[in-house]
Amino acid sequence: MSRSPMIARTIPALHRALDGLRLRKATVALVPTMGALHDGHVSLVRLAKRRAKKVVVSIFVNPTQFAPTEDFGSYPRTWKSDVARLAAEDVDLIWNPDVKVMYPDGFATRIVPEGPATAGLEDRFRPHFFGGVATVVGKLFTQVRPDFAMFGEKDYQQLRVITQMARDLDLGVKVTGSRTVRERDGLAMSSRNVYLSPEERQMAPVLYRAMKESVRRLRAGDDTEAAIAGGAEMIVAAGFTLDYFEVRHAETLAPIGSVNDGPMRILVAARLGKTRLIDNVAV
Ligand SMILES: Nc1ncnc2c1ncn2[C@@H]1O[C@H](COP(=O)(O)OP(=O)(O)OP(=O)(O)O)[C@@H](O)[C@H]1O
Ligand SMILES: CC(C)(CO)[C@@H](O)C(=O)[O-]
Ligand code: BAL
Repeated sequence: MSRSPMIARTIPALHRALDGLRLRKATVALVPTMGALHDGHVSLVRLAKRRAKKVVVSIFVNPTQFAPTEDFGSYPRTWKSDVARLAAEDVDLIWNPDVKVMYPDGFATRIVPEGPATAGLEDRFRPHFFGGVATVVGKLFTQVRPDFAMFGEKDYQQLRVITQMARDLDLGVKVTGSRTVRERDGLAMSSRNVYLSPEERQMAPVLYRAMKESVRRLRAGDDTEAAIAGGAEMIVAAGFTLDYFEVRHAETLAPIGSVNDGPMRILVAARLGKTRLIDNVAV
């Protein structure tokens, strides 16, 4: 039987709730989210439940990772159904600070990730993004002090950047990636998919199809540049504006020329109307 999760909205309430959860040294897993929960988030919660005794989900739409021109104001907020989904999954605690709790007046610190994992890809189109993500995830880790934290491979570069940050700053948390959950037609689930019109929704799975086609050609021994250019062309031909379609080393995210140089990952970001979608696959 599921029961309602505890909900904390202030730091003292969070610490009181965590003290209760940690009785008898129970392990804790954190699933950071911005809410508008879908089956991708639920898969992270289920993984967290397998790894740790207690599961905390944070719901916080983080203003510092949005540029002023981006969708912070219109980002979907579905609090009631989020709580119902987390209750059905038997989550122990929801951490739901508001902006003033996370960034009190006078807040003046930023964690800025560097190195090859941050270079290019998302950083080229959203230069504010990883600083905002690292700052809030660093705070979430020190607020909750989890043993484990679960992140989706859908945001693959984010996963690499956070893994690096947790290691560099000795945050004592095991960062764990989880595979991308997709709709039946291959579209990666994302809270922003609700922005797509019915026509755009029909076109959106081309991102996945194009990456799979490039993977097929790379595996067949085609030239890397040609295989990647072929995938990119499919996306442009479908009417998207392409931000990037690139192959990188799957662990370091450094540029990589051939399947013989290490594990590869194809990563894509593209815009359709007012919606920006990202996705990636292993080669
Ligand atoms: N389809 C998915 N499969 C697995 N994990 C996912 C999926 N979509 C999101 N996640 C993960 O859920 C966590 C919270 O992500 P977030 O709340 O931003 O949702 P989102 O769907 O990625 O939203 P957005 O559309 O804003 O990118 C992140 O670790 C993210 O990678
Ligand atoms: C990790 C995260 C919760 C930080 O705000 C966000 O970037 C997300 O939902 O992927
Ligand atoms: N899912 C990553 C959060 C963002 O794009 O803002």
